[in-house]
Amino acid sequence: MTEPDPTLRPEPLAEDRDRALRPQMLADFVGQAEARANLRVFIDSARQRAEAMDHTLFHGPPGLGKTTLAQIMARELGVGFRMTSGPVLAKAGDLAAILTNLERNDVLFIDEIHRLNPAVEEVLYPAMEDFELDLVIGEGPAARTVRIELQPFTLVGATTRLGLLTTPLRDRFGIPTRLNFYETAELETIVARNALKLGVEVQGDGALEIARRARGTPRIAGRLLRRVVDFAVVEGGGVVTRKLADDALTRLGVDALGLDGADRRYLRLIAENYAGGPVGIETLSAALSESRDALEEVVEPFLLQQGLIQRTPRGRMLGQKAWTHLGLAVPKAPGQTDLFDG
Ligand SMILES: Nc1ncnc2c1ncn2[C@@H]1O[C@H](COP(=O)(O)OP(=O)(O)OP(=O)(O)O)[C@@H](O)[C@H]1O
Ligand SMILES: [Mg+2]
Repeated sequence: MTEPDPTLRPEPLAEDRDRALRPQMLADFVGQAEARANLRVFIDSARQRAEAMDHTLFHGPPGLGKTTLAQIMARELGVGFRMTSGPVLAKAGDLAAILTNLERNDVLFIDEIHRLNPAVEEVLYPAMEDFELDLVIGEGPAARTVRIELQPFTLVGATTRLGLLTTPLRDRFGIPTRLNFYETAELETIVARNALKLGVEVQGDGALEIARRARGTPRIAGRLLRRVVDFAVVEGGGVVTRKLADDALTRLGVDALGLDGADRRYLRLIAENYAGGPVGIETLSAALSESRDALEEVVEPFLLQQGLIQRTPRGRMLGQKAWTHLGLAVPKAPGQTDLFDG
């Protein structure tokens, strides 16, 4: 099986080319209207009271703007920004070192917060609640606990897997915020702005064509735009038109719904090998040689949102739209007979 083209996946790339396209202030951030309106109020209130903003949790599929919003919060609040991630914080002491170095009202961003080690998470509870740190000094009978006062700070957590967060941690976030897939019109605006930043000309419905095929995800919109620009430069006189975008995306294996080869393999497997399901996630993971996490975090959310698949207690099932999209006949429900069948 060939590896999926990383351009088409929503995970960040190692070299993080996303950075150049990141909106800097809340006013530049397109979409997520509800989250944006609420954040505006909470940020302004914290600023006016000169207090740390309440702890905020962003959750939702990859590439929708969690890291971007965390950075925007710090910038809008006019405070420092420290960034780390769940898997990086191996020991309680790692987190303690970061916490004791925070300045008043700083934003501490913990990415992949569902992957915190339990011992580290324990340290976080009193820190979040009372801005205090309980440190154990020494070992054995000589060990004692020292309480250290911390500066007030805002913890911003991000996760693609809300369900994996422990309840005590979840409960300590005053502002839980879900990010949703973007509307095509919002992505069109994002593509048009990114084209300006990249200094390329887009004509007619060029931006719309890219937006439509970006799986509701700004990160993918940014990647597709870069690839389309490559084709425009070499074959289109540097101008992105709808036709050029369509041709380029088709050549990249991105279909009319924005699905790539990996998505179509997933759907076709359920259709052809399991008669449309239900089929368990572990079975799919083994058959596709993709990790269960990757399927659940990256592949499935958009397919679910589009109604291409359904999650049932007995496993995944194809939605009607998927059969049509694959160009296959929708099978009859078991027991259902067609009166007009000979
Ligand atoms: N609302 C938006 N407007 C414009 N660009 C956006 C928006 N949201 C995200 N982007 C762009 O999409 C890319 C990915 O965003 P970001 O890194 O914030 O996603 P994420 O939710 O943190 O993803 P992950 O779960 O993989 O960490 C960035 O290049 C960012 O500039
Ligand atoms: Mg991120």
